[in-house]
Amino acid sequence: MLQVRSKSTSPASPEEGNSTAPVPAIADPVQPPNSSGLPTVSQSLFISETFSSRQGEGKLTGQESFFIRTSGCNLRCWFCDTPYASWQPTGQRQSIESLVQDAQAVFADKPASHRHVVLTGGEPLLGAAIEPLCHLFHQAGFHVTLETAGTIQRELPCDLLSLSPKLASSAPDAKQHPRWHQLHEQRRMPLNTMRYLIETAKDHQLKFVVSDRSQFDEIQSLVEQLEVHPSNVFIMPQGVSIDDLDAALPWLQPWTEQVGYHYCDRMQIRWYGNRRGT
Ligand SMILES: C[S@@+](CC[C@H](N)C(=O)[O-])C[C@H]1O[C@@H](n2cnc3c(N)ncnc32)[C@H](O)[C@@H]1O
Ligand SMILES: Nc1nc2[nH]cc(C(=O)O)c2c(=O)[nH]1
Ligand code: SF4
Ligand SMILES: [Mg+2]
Repeated sequence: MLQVRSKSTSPASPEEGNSTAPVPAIADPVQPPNSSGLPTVSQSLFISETFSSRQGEGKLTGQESFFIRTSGCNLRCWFCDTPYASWQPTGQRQSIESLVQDAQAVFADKPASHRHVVLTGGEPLLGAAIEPLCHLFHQAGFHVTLETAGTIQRELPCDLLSLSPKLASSAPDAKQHPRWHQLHEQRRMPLNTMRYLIETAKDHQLKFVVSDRSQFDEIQSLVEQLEVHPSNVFIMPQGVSIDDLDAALPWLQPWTEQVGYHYCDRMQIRWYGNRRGT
């Protein structure tokens, strides 16, 4: 049986934090033997925030869910709406067991079919402990949605892979952030990793962040290369305010529907505004 360390405040590993290092599997420190004689393996993640909200994006829009936002990202999109989990990753380490307990407490008086958890970030696939966390949620009967840019291969049970591949124009400015510009380009599109994640998940959706018509061809080419059916493709306007969403609607929605994709209005912004913890 998996033995986990209780809540800890040790700092993030370099891979989860602000480092420019490549992204190897993260070695978890092994604790001294306990009374059973077996070593207790520490399984924790660097967590930015957890909160209850309604899913605002994609095919499960409206679904009451418990959100877990890991901190740290291997990309640095110029538009990232959660810089506190990417550009300046903040938070604390939390054991995977306590994360499951927190989610169970939220749904304590609800039927099993209501237990939805959304794992997001930052990049939730960065820390190795995401794998046992997904297994624990799976064993506890939760529906797991994984919000990811899809650049890191992991073995995990996932009910909905919500894959948001990062287009060429999402890289940070080359003059202001030369190192991150280069890393973003190197890391953003490992097609075989994305194919593997899609194949091993129960269900999937592609979510593209669009700020300009010039991205249309790139999106269609990617959908073909990943062999994803148009009904599983969601187009989101880049933006963090209702004004941004309203401005995109007239030019972006008609194209989306003409090519058979879904338009995704980022409902959490309309419901709650661009606020943390929503
Ligand atoms: C903050 S990301 C975290 C998960 C993962 N790193 C990713 O990018 O998919 C969560 C979702 O928000 C989207 N997103 C981030 N900033 C955005 C913005 N300014 N406008 C629209 N969508 C955005 C991402 O593309 C992704 O679908
Ligand atoms: N309500 C709500 N829905 C979401 N769907 C994906 C989110 C994310 O940040 O990954 C998100 C989020 O931050 N809030
Ligand atoms: S990949 Fe996701 S979390 Fe990372 S910078 Fe881009 S939008 Fe933000
Ligand atoms: Mg969000």
